[in-house]
Amino acid sequence: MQEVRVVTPSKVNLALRVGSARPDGFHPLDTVFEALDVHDEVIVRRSDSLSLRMEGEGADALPEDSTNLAFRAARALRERFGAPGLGAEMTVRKAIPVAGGMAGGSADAAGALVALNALWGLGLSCADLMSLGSELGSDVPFCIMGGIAHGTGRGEILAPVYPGRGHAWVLLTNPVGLSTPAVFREFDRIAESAEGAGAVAREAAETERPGSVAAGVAGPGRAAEADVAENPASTRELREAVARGDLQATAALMANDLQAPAFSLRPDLEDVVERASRFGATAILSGSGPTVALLAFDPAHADRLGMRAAIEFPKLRAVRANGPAAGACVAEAK
Ligand SMILES: C[C@@](CO)(OP(=O)(O)O)[C@H](O)COP(=O)(O)OP(=O)(O)OC[C@H]1O[C@@H](n2ccc(N)nc2=O)[C@H](O)[C@@H]1O
Ligand SMILES: Nc1ncnc2c1ncn2[C@@H]1O[C@H](COP(=O)(O)OP(=O)(O)O)[C@@H](O)[C@H]1O
Repeated sequence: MQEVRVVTPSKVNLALRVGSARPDGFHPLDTVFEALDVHDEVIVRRSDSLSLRMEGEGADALPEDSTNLAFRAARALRERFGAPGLGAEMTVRKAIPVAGGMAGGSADAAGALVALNALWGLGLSCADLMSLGSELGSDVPFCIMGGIAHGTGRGEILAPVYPGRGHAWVLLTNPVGLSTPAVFREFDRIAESAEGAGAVAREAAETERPGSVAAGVAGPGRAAEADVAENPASTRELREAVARGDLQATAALMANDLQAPAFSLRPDLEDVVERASRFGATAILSGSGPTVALLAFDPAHADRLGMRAAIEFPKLRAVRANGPAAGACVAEAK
């Protein structure tokens, strides 16, 4: 085989529930991923050494050296399962927005693993590739798996959810990206200050000091509300709605615990979600943002949402997408 082309999907999180940081700094998740047909392509050709070229949407801003996730994936695959002399000329054609909360880098790493497994004739299973992928990034295994999946752990432990029906999205992509680690750090900061407020409120309630600031925070249920959940909230009901193909219930159960920290860093995103909700859209931040995803109930609804969004948000791009899409897979081999 001389050349392999792989198509690799982006994702949204239908729900993203986050617990408190683990000792390793990662956050336990209960999430429902959905793969979308806004995809990158990874093309690999036989060569004596490893090289990478980035093309397409946002490629100028991305490195072509060993810091690129696709390059790191190639090296990891060669070190773990290949021979030292194996090489490839890799090209990544980007369509997934960079730093958009749509797993662009993870998709490229997934695409590189699948493409090089074929080019180098390694014969690895999807499970092998997903396990190696989880060392590169929490979203990489899902980009290999595709479809809709329940993600736990830091997002790398996956169980498929078999959807009752497919559907469309309108994605509002943003010209200014948002850093995933920065959003998780803001999540921690908000959680810590809520925890602090809860502790002060409890102390004040115990010592009965009416009129203090803390007493103002306390009240029925308030202190408990301020406590930060160690474990993420469950997405069970949402998964059941997805499996039934009940889009109305799915829309009602969508939730993203990274929305508040993302809005805190980027108030413009809260404005987008609020305004979209006002014109009747079910709007949710995709992962850590800044892309905002509008769920469509049928193709005509997607058309209406797209037209309305184009008028309402002239600075954003409204991109039509369909889900669930397949995971990273070989589209062409020669
Ligand atoms: C938030 C999510 C939701 O699907 O997606 P994006 O918005 O980035 O697309 C993912 O959890 C992102 O996954 P991914 O982008 O692969 O993250 P990783 O490379 O594993 O981690 C990047 C950084 O994000 C934070 N991180 C990531 C995952 C997790 N469960 N807890 C974390 O705290 C850590 O600070 C980590 O250093
Ligand atoms: N192949 C790649 N494609 C996109 N981003 C990459 C890639 N390799 C490394 N990165 C880095 O990963 C960061 C996160 O980008 P991306 O994965 O697109 O977003 P997100 O984590 O929000 O889904 C970028 O800022 C970029 O510097």
